[in-house]
Amino acid sequence: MLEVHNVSVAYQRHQKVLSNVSFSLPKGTISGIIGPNGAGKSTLLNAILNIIPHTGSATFDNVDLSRMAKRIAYVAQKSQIDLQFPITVEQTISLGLQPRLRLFQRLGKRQFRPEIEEILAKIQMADFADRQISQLSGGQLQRVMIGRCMIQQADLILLDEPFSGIDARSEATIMALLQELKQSGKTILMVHHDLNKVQDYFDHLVIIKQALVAAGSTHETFTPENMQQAYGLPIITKEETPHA
Ligand SMILES: Nc1ncnc2c1ncn2[C@@H]1O[C@H](COP(=O)(O)OP(=O)(O)OP(=O)(O)O)[C@@H](O)[C@H]1O
Repeated sequence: MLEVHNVSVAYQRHQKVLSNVSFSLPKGTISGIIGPNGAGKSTLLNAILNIIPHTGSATFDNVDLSRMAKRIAYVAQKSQIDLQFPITVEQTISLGLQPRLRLFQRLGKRQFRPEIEEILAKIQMADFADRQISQLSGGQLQRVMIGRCMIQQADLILLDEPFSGIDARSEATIMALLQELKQSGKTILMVHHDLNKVQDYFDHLVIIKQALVAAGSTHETFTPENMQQAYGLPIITKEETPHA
């Protein structure tokens, strides 16, 4: 279980952008963090990852996340990825091997060749192995980032808006890859924007607006009341949509 306890963040003193957020998510699920622009979704992910100053803590199976970095994979927002850095698709995927290698063990490429090829095929990038990541479409880049998570064999995978700026077909391909990771027991948590897909994609939701609005199963939390509280708009959920 992923447990987040009382996480608060203030980028400037006395100005909390996130207040006392606590929730827990079961293992082997796909969960979404949703909330309006500026609600603190990316901030929450970054606090869980321990990459920004915060108070509170996060544990996975009762182990503090700061003590299990090798078992966590993170896919940043596209805008945070340095696309000018000269690195190929295959080299990017190989980066995911680093946490699996023992200290001082050289990255024995040949040893991992079959695994890398299997992942390249799975993410439909076998023909692009030598291409620079700066020359990929948004959807291809996200598939490569998920390939890196796959080879890392991380137990917890955190993604910040993986579908931003990509088309519906690429989104479906990526979602299928994430579903496959879930089937193999991985726990996935992502920041997500598109409310239309929430009920299709997520087992659980964390709804935030500077503080927690609700957390729990999508069925229980994706309610008009919670959406009204978070977004200030009456959002109609699928169950309410009148049938033609
Ligand atoms: N590095 C930073 N320094 C100061 N303030 C920041 C910083 N990063 C984010 N903020 C502020 O914190 C608040 C939450 O930002 P955050 O990016 O976490 O929201 P979000 O829910 O992910 O938004 P969006 O949906 O627009 O991506 C915003 O008011 C933002 O301006």
